[in-house]
Amino acid sequence: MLEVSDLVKRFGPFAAVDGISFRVQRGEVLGFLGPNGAGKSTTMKMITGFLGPTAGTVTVAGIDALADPIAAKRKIGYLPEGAPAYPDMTPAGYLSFIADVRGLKGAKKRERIAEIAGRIELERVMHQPIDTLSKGFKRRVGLAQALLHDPEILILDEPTDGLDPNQKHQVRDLIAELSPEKAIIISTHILEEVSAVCSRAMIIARGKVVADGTPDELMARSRFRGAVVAVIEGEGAPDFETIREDLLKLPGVAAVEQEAPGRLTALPAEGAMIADAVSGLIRARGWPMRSFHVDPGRLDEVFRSITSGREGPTEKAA
Ligand SMILES: Nc1ncnc2c1ncn2[C@@H]1O[C@H](COP(=O)(O)OP(=O)(O)OP(=O)(O)O)[C@@H](O)[C@H]1O
Repeated sequence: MLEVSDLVKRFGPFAAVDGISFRVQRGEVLGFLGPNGAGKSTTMKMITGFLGPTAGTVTVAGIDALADPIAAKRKIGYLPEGAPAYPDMTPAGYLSFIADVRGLKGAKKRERIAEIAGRIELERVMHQPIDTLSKGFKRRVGLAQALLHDPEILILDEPTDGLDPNQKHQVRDLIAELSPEKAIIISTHILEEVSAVCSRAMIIARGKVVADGTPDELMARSRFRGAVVAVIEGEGAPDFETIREDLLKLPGVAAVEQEAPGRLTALPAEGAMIADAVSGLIRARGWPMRSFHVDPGRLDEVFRSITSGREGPTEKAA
């Protein structure tokens, strides 16, 4: 549905996007993750034809977007960063203008605007100047214009930025609802959003793709994947050093860390399954255990280690 090949954008000598390639199929929701300034928005602007690339190609539903940008833009709905332009317009006027640009007319135009305004819950602000709307409503007006022509491809730059928790949830539900029929790219700084809505996540750093996989595949790169997190506290609880020494004797336990008083994390050596051995030891010793769970991996830690170049195998701690 969407293919990007060797995309490059230089601003003077600086490469903001430095050879990015990927494909997105119908039904996929691809999350762009990356630190500030990684090149996410610049990539989105090039895909949507708002910025010309220095090199590379963008193919949108079989159309070469650089050779035929107008045909490509018909296939795409784009929510840029920040607020919609035309602050003096009302959402009703703005959506009407966008509908005209998109070639929607008459009853079809009215129906489509009403449908989208209802779906995104814009009705009560339709006649208030955009400039006077809250950040969340401005964002929703932007989302409405991106969806108006029911595009096959959606490019949403931080779609939940500025929304309150209920609105964030609503937009995530909307993305999930739209996803079977569309190819969707969202950029986000909210890592839980990736697990909540993305079928695939790509981490971008310094203009390059540094990781690409399902959220679960990325979490599997975490040093906490398969770790046992247990809270041992109360009468009869030994001190951390005693627990640590005992747990380190178990086969497959690579390290034991204390995240908070009483809360310890036993990390597995690569590929080791340690949950049964750890729970067995805790029971055998009779230590008072308040909680116990196996960690699925932590996306925030993977993100930090990949983007700071500190990723490495779990080592046996001294
Ligand atoms: N028009 C421009 N002229 C010069 N440099 C630019 C221009 N636009 C973007 N940049 C630079 O390119 C880099 C990538 O910016 P971009 O906005 O794509 O990052 P981002 O990953 O979207 O960041 P954020 O998460 O903060 O939105 C940044 O260093 C930015 O300062």
